[in-house]
Amino acid sequence: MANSSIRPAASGRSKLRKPAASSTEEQPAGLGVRRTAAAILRAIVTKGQALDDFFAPESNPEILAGLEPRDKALARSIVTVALRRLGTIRAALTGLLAQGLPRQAPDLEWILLVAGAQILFLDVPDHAAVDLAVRATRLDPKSTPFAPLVNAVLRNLARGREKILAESDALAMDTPAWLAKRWRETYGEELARAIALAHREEPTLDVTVLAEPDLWAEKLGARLLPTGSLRLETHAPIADLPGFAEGVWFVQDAAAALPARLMPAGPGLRIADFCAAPGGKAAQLAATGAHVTAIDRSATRLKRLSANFARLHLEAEVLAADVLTFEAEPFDGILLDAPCSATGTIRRHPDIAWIKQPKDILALALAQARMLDKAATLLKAGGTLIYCTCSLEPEEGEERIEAFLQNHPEFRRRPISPGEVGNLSEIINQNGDLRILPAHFQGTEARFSGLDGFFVSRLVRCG
Ligand SMILES: C[S@@+](CC[C@H](N)C(=O)[O-])C[C@H]1O[C@@H](n2cnc3c(N)ncnc32)[C@H](O)[C@@H]1O
Repeated sequence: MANSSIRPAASGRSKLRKPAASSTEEQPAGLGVRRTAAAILRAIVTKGQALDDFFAPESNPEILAGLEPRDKALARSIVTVALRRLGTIRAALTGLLAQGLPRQAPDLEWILLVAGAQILFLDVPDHAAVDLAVRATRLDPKSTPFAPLVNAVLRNLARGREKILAESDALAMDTPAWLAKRWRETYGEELARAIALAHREEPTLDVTVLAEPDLWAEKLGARLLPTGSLRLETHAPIADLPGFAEGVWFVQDAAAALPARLMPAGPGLRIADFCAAPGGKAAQLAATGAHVTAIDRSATRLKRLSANFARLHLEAEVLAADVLTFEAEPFDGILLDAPCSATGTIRRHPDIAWIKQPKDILALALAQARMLDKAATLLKAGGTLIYCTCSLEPEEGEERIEAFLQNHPEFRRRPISPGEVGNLSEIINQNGDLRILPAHFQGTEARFSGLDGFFVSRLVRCG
């Protein structure tokens, strides 16, 4: 395939419209959703648009307008699995396209990838996936002449399925080369492979309950994890689950729930959450009875925080501000969940692998360093600073804290002990920081295993 043309660009967001229906041909059931999936996949991979722009509960993109919830869910499944296994599908198609992709038909690649995702990874009959791809090809004037080619290639893909799956390599094929190289260098071959394998699994739903986790584990049919989060497997809409409307729990990966638990917080203490929206960690802090100041520079994301707090019956002082220029009386504790490359969340957001670029990491690391320096000025003596990022990259984790401690002799690390994190000693590094990898917390069932990747360090201001 013409791989070189498929690079994410940092361009602005274009409004994606619904693919036009043909005036001469009635669209059969399922064709519209495949064409929509192809357009979304293309926008993510070539324009760097986020999966959440299309499928987050609060998103309402024009391209999905009018689709039944069932079709939206199918579009999401197709796009998600296509992103998760992009390299495998591309390699298989490349092997079947003797002449490569016809350059004069740029939409063809996305039609083929969408069909390939269904044939190789989804429970869609092969004949339906092939037929709908051929019809989608005929609806695009530039692709029309290639309808017989699409038919032949996809039939061969279905025939070769077992061999393709057996030869698929998560690290070499389904991970962008620059990330695979980084993870090999940072974690070694074995762990890098385990991380890439973990990215293949659709993660379960993790929730944080504000009280009575045992009771709610039973009510939700969930597992109570050693770290205190609940893990459940469900495809039901979140808002329909018991306890959601009452504000008993909120969605939060089990790893993301750890940083706030490491903060000494409670009534009478003033805690700032420096990058607070949409508010998961701030909610945990507020639930301790501490006075929480939730700061974020995104007013839109803060609206989600306020809505979450209202549902959870929690209170916080909410401020739309840039933390780099924010001033206040020193706090007893600051939690800095800094903006980062989010490479630790690829299990939940497989688009991240394809839309982030190496240069993003350097820029983010600089911003993180500035935010850490600012936090140092707003903490009382004896106060605690929790720094975390959902990144697997040492520049955004270990290296930031090493540099910070060198520049700030008034700070010392307060190492995290296994007992504070459900005795998961595998997630604590030799310095007493958390280095959580998606391959950690493996159980006997892959679908109930894994955590989002996080780095967490706990520092105390001594003077
Ligand atoms: C990783 S998210 C925070 C997630 C949040 N802590 C939670 O648990 O729900 C990072 C946040 O940092 C915010 N942010 C980025 N730069 C900022 C700045 N200079 N000042 C304040 N907020 C900032 C972003 O708007 C984003 O909401």
